[in-house]
Amino acid sequence: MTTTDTSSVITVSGVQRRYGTGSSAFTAVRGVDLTVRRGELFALLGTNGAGKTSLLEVVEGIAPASAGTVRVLGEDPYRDRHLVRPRTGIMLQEAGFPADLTTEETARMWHGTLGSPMPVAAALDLVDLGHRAGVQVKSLSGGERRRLDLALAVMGRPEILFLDEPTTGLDPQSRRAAWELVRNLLEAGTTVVLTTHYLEEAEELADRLAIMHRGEIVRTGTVAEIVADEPARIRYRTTAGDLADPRTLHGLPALLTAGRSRTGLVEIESLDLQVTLAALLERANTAGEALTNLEASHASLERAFLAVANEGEAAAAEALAPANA
Ligand SMILES: Nc1ncnc2c1ncn2[C@@H]1O[C@H](COP(=O)(O)OP(=O)(O)OP(=O)(O)O)[C@@H](O)[C@H]1O
Repeated sequence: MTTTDTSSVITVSGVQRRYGTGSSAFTAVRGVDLTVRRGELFALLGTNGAGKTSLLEVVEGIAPASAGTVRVLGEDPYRDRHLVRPRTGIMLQEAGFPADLTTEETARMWHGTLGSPMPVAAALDLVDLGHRAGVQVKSLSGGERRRLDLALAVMGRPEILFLDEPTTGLDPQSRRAAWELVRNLLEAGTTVVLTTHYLEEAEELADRLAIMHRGEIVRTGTVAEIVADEPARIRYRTTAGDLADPRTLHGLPALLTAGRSRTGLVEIESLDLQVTLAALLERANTAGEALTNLEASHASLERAFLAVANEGEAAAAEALAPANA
């Protein structure tokens, strides 16, 4: 072990990943720093093409970094793959099993490559595939194949488990069963690194997370920390009176923005939901105005995520503006 911080099992510093060379070169990961602590679930979120898989492959030791350093359990996961790989479990987006083998044969073949694996039947039972043991992999449904991937990733009792979009294609019940399995692994001390497009999944499971956009990490922290930077929202309709006109709302305390859609839905962004909502309701009561379809919500991870994507679009539009002018 070369690491001095025993609570960190993964450290990533200044990592870049470039594809191609010369004029066709493309930098998919642009100087990422992150730390994953022992026993936590760290989720990596991001827009399509943000660079999550490109970064994860470097951390998993499947590909070298073009620049920067990665340490997993104190070792370089690419150069010292033989040391790191037996201590990790990896569930890729595409596993690529031999299609003619049965579920059990596939699991047995994988079992033979591992140091101290759990029994094959136990691994298949963990993902509720015991009853599909004799079925050829090519006959499994997409969701069943994902579950087989998961069984193989956990079979070696890894210290660190990498899950790249593990629940894509799973029905809601299987997704919840996969979450339960992940929670049990966390309780047993496993560290988990997860990429997902399901924000609910990250909200359910993640101790900390990072949001990537165009090769960079643009937000990082707990769900509460990331969401704290986003405003709360109040929406309502009203037929008459000054509360239908956003210009009259600007005196409300902690108000950030107010607007009205074409269909008459008034939307307010607030820095303090309780304070703004109390003042709004007081004004409505005093004026005898009814607010219908009233909705008030704190910021969600989804809104923080969309804000990241929108910031990216705004920056891209700005970059294009002089050329279009
Ligand atoms: N082998 C490759 N050669 C060239 N470009 C690549 C290669 N693999 C990925 N890319 C590009 O790198 C960028 C990041 O891709 P990556 O698959 O890491 O993103 P992602 O965040 O995992 O995306 P998604 O959420 O859509 O799975 C994309 O623009 C992609 O087109």
